[in-house]
Amino acid sequence: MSDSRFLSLEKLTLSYGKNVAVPEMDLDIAKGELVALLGPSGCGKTTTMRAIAGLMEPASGAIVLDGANITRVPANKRPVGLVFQSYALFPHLNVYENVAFGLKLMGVKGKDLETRVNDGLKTVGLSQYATRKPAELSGGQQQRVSLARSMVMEPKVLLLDEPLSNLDARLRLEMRTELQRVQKESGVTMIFVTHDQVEALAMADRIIVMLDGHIEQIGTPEDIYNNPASDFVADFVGFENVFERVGDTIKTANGDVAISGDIDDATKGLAWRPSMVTLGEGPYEGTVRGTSFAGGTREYLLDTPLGQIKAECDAALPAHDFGAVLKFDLPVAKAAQLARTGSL
Ligand SMILES: Nc1ncnc2c1ncn2[C@@H]1O[C@H](COP(=O)(O)OP(=O)(O)OP(=O)(O)O)[C@@H](O)[C@H]1O
Repeated sequence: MSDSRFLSLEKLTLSYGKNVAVPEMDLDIAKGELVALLGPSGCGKTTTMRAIAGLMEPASGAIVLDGANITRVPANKRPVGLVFQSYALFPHLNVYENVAFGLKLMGVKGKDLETRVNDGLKTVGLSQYATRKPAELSGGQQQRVSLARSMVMEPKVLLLDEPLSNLDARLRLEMRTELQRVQKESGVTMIFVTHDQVEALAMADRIIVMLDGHIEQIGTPEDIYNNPASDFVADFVGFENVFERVGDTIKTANGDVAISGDIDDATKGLAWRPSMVTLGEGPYEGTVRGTSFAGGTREYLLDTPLGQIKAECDAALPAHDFGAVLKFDLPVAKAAQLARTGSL
């Protein structure tokens, strides 16, 4: 076992009866990584997490953790923690007792128990709330109790299923930073599930983008954001103008359109974020069919000979009216060059 293969899924196939949700997944996760499993509803994120936690028996393949094959090890014997989106705290127990619960079951008691629970509460910044009941805490605080409860068990891997989805927008931002801090300070390997690309990009060391039970792309947030491998990933991370490329043309809703520029032979698609579209000059024309103000920028939806194009410009510039005809360009030099298409 090397540190880069701390947790390995080897040809892991996960099925519900005859339906294969995840076919032959291969994945290596390094020790101490904070990894996001990102993808749309139904792509297999939760199924993968449940298999790692031992809540679901794989149809075939193996799960290896820290050198040990845990594929058939029951959930309660795995050194794997699980934090759910619903915090699943015991309402009648106070914060201290909730965090102590699992440790007590394991037979930890006395001074050792006290030290571990107090350390756990300190880690998540809740020492002063030890005697409160869950109902007397905010959602973010309850989530932190849930995190502490898992952390004190000293899991080798901690799995978090949509950990922030029950929190309001402000708390979600706060908990992002908090989770990152706890993870970096503790060094625990963590995998969290999210369908929110912004959350994955903001928090993770590495993102695993899933689609239909398979891995579309693995990379750092920068990789995924700047160099999406496929049309699906590009679309998912905000490239709103995505085209298949054939030779010197792109395929558009209204037929093939010639493009020129430095394009890799292997490139199967080209994609532009709205901010990459040149607005006000260029060889194409589009009619404004929608505008939306987004603080620093204004986005335009244009009806064009290439189909609908989304372009963005500085909101300080004079706004264009509905129906106005604007020149624009899709500069090839700015485009993301996609290695695969056909998944959209
Ligand atoms: N208990 C089940 N029985 C049968 N099929 C299931 C079951 N749970 C999930 N599936 C199917 O397995 C596939 C993967 O589901 P999964 O819940 O892992 O997706 P997900 O990415 O976690 O989605 P979400 O973001 O909506 O939670 C889906 O096609 C789903 O319909």
